[in-house]
Amino acid sequence: MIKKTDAIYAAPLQEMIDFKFDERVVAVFPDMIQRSVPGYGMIISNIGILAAKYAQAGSHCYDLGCSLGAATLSMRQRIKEPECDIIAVDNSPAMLERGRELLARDAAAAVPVTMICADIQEVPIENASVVVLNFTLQFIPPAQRPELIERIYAGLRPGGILILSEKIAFSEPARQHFHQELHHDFKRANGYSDLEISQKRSALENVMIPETLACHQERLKSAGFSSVEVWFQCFNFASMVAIK
Ligand SMILES: Nc1ncnc2c1ncn2[C@@H]1O[C@H](C[S@+](CC[C@H]([NH3+])C(=O)[O-])CC(=O)[O-])[C@@H](O)[C@H]1O
Ligand SMILES: O=C(O)C(=O)Cc1ccccc1
Repeated sequence: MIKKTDAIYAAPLQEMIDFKFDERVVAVFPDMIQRSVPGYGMIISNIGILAAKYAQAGSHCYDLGCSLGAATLSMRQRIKEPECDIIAVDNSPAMLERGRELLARDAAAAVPVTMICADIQEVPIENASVVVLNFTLQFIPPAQRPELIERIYAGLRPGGILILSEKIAFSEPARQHFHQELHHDFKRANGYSDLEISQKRSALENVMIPETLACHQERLKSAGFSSVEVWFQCFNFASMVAIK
């Protein structure tokens, strides 16, 4: 398959429709996420490194909101513990269908993967050593986030980790402006026009709700996680590791 460039928001739109992970997004997703999220490739590689360190023998590793399975493939390549498997979940049928093709194409590894088309809020989390929420929590309505984080905590073994990557917000307007402008400069440098940037921003407004780092850290701590470490940040994108 030819690599398709994201031009979804390139032409002026008559009406703004909320952003959706449909066939059009799936077809350009690797290009879209790479050009939109600073450090995405580095985050994916390091999810494999973290999973290799924290995966426990005989446990499950979860990739919640797996999209095309980039984090799953990275973990599958690195995990060396015996009797581990990966459960990858996404509720977009189009994403999962393409994700399954990519998974089948990837060289077979010792770690089995099950891809499930389901809402991550309804999937049981049990006997887990590694749980990944790589830019997924931001799409869950804020009021429902504490329950999901608490369920993940309950399903983790002691010493297990949650890797949480998110677009973040800043409570001080000047800092919000600073990081948002730099993110837009990053997108412009990757070939997006001002129109594409602003149309996508409007489409995401009701769907993707970033919170501050402090808000994430407090929620993780109140769920019971013993430590929360920010291991990556570039502009308004960050990734944390929370250890049970
Ligand atoms: N309630 C839900 N249940 C299941 N899936 C959901 C839900 N809500 C959203 N999704 C799914 O979460 C994914 C978010 S993308 C993750 C990138 C990936 N992790 C990556 O490492 O490449 C992030 C982004 O595009 O900014 C989409 O595939 C949605 O269908
Ligand atoms: O594109 C953006 O502005 C983002 O904030 C990141 C993103 C990347 C891919 C899908 C949805 C949001």
